[in-house]
Amino acid sequence: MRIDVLTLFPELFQPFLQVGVTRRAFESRQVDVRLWPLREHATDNYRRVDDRPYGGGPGMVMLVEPLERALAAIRADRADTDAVAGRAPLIYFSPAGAPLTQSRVQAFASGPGAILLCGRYEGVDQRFLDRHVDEEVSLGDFVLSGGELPALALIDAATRLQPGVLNDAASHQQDSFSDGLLDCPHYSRPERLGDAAVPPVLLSGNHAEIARWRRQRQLEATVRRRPDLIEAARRAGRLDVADERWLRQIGS
Ligand SMILES: NC(=O)c1ccc(NC2CCCC2)nc1
Repeated sequence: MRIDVLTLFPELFQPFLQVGVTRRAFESRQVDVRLWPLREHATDNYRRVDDRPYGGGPGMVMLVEPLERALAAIRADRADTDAVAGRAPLIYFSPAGAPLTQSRVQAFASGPGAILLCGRYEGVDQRFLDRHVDEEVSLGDFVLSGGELPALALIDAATRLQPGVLNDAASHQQDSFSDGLLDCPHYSRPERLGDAAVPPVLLSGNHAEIARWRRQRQLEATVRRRPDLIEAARRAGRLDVADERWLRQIGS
């Protein structure tokens, strides 16, 4: 998949693309991330990308014209990819967006990619948003200085789901949210840490018992912290008979 990023701070992305399990996906261009520095599309002598808001008030607003020039360049560069895989949506990150969920990530990860618009200052001129943005996405109900962190989050979450990225395909199945439940606890050496011992079942080598124990811990954690996800998993048909029996036993 190809992801184009429109940003004032491309330098924020390189360090991220060079580390971790996702690095190989970026190096091999299995996930082809292309950075587009907005400043290069500001044509006036001052290379302006922002200006003061009409109506007054603090801060600056990102200007339509440099963004439109940059977007035209990206669309032209994507023409071949989009002809095959379909037109890439333009995604804008803001608190007003739809909360990002694993199911949205899964849909995105199986698609042609996208163009990600990273806002800065007070935001982007509404006329650009009205004309060009296909989807607004939010990481949560909080304010950030820019859309780069949400863009990085979406890139990471989608890249992990690409085939071959995680050496043990099952490991992302273990990720919380990939099966709609919160994650189970994890332990490693040492076996004893004062009075905090590793749950014996994990040392038993009995893989069926271990899988059951982990699933029960996932259900308990989800009932305790996010009971709304239990109902969603039930509706999605993700809870089996053993799950439902355990939920009854713990009184949920
Ligand atoms: N909760 C979020 O996903 C989010 C996204 C962008 C942002 N700030 C950006 C939006 C336009 C200028 C800075 N703050 C928060």
